[in-house]
Amino acid sequence: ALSSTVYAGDNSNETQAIMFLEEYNERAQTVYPESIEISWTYNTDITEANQQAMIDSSLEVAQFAKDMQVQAQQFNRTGFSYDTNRQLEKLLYIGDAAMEDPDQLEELNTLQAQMETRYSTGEVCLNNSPDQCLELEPGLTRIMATSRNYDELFWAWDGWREAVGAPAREDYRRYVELKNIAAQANDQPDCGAYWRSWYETPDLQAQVEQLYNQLKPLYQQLHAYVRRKLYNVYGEDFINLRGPIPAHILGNMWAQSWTNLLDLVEPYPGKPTVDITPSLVSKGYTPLQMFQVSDEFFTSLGLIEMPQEFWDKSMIEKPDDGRSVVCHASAWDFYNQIDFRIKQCTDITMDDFITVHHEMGHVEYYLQYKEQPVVYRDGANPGFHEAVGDVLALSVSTPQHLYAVDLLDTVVEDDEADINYLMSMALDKIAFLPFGYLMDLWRWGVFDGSTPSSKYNEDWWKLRLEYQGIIPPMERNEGDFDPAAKYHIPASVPYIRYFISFVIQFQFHKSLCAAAGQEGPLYKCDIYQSEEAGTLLADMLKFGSSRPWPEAMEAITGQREMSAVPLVEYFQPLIDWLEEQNKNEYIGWDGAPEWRPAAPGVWTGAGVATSYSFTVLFVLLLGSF
Ligand SMILES: CC(=O)N[C@@H](CC(=O)O)C(=O)NC[C@H](CC1(C(=O)N[C@@H](Cc2ccc(O)cc2)C(=O)O)CCCC1)C(=O)O
Ligand SMILES: [Zn+2]
Repeated sequence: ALSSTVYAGDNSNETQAIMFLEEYNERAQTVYPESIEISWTYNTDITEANQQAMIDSSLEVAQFAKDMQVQAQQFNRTGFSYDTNRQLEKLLYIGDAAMEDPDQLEELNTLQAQMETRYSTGEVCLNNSPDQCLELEPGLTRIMATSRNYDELFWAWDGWREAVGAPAREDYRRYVELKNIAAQANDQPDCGAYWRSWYETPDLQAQVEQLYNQLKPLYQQLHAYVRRKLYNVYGEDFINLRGPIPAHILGNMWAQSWTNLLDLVEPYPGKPTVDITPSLVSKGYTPLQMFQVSDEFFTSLGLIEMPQEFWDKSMIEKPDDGRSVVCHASAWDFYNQIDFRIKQCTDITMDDFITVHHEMGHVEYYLQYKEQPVVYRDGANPGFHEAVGDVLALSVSTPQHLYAVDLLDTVVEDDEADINYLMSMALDKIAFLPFGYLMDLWRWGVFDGSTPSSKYNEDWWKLRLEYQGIIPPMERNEGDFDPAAKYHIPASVPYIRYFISFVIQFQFHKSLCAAAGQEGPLYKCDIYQSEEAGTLLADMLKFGSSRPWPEAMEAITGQREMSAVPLVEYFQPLIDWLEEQNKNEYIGWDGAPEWRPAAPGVWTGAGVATSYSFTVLFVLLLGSF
């Protein structure tokens, strides 16, 4: 472990340091690919054996990282060049691998694998009949997206939390202890501090809080408008027009994206839809075609195409051979400059079409920085990695673009259609902001001890109320553990990167649109086929993590800070429209602090099952007279 001061050996010979770094770079490109392949096998075929193989392999990689850390520590870096210094520094801080006690590391890896397996194999069964069970994808996701039945939605929402939330509580408590031990071995006070250290930004928490406060008014306007529309559907027993919205009726298992409510909230109904799901289905799109259309957008900018190995080895559909897989989409860099893959249980929906671009954005970043030393094959900061695909998706999503690539049959360009489009984008991008912010607010509190395990669920719902203005449909308690119902908690994937991405992607979009010579309003910009935009983006992606992220930000936008201004500029027409629509609405959700939604009814399954049981009952009653 590192001593409390920055450990420095006495070898000031930079030539030796450079030779050591070159040796590391060679060996890492054998050690990591082998281990990642084993992790890929577990993710695409969840079995006890594959899970154990992954745990064993991560222990071997940890030993390699620790050996390299010891060698890096021998150097006195003070006189070295910026680059040698930065590369050595990347080898000193090695995450869980820094743990002193190998048994604790094995315990931690086992806990993380078990929590991920529980989540990925979780299912909810109807009337406890084992042949009527739904997994998260696609079954429960489709219900959350399409049902307008308050009780059915509660059945899915509560069932999922019962299946994968509460059971994870004890594992999670121990995981937190071990993650903090690992953080301390990296010279950090707790795991949240270690995760934040990746941004090399001392006031990161203050910066994200300031960004959130600048964007809160936009969210409150959207919240008030959507609440009114949901009131018209579910009525006063379940919606209070001055209070929070029940968490399970927003079209998404975590209320983090409200795009599936578009049919309920569309400002000007009757305009051609901007949702291409129907046309993807009617045109018989396959997952492969969705991936090919996305790849074509990237190459139209002059970016690097997906290599043959990508098409040969990716998993783009949920297997139908009975294998259990981790369906949560992901992109993979095998750190051998050859293998890059996506694993996605692709559904034929617009949501998944956008996700394809998101994942392919990760792979494009991998491809652009694959010539960098392994220690630099990372995003300028994690938020940059999350933003790449989403930036391109901002162009792809425009009705004009979707019409141009024959994914929309008709497009109408007038003010009302524009407001409809901005609403559909706001239901994704603005609705997400408080969730993207609170996920790690909760975790930072858990890691620094301000949220003890006795208050895990209480503090979670306090943040969900304060930032998202949502309330659980039924009273929750510490017998529940609702945070674990969201993938990134049991899978130990940090989340502030997404909040940051949702802000900076609009900064990038604005700069790429300018480079593409697009003049009109930001929300209409489509950088398709602009090599100028592609070059501006690619030149930044090539940096990897070789320079601090403000330099990468400057390379694209000409300035060094994160800023919410381009996001607000993009949505300005909708903000004006919402303020007009909401002029008699109560803005915010603190107007009825005692109010609670009425209890949901018991859901016994599809409509047929319900009427069937009533019919039987009715006949029996008749017979008894
Ligand atoms: C080996 C490995 O782990 N690789 C990393 C990539 C890397 O680090 O190199 C990786 O693939 N992570 C998976 C994760 C998947 C998704 C996700 O989890 N998204 C968030 C938030 C969000 C929501 C809407 C949106 O438009 C954008 C983001 C959520 O769904 O809550 C699921 C769908 C989209 C992205 C991802 O791609 O970020
Ligand atoms: Zn991502």
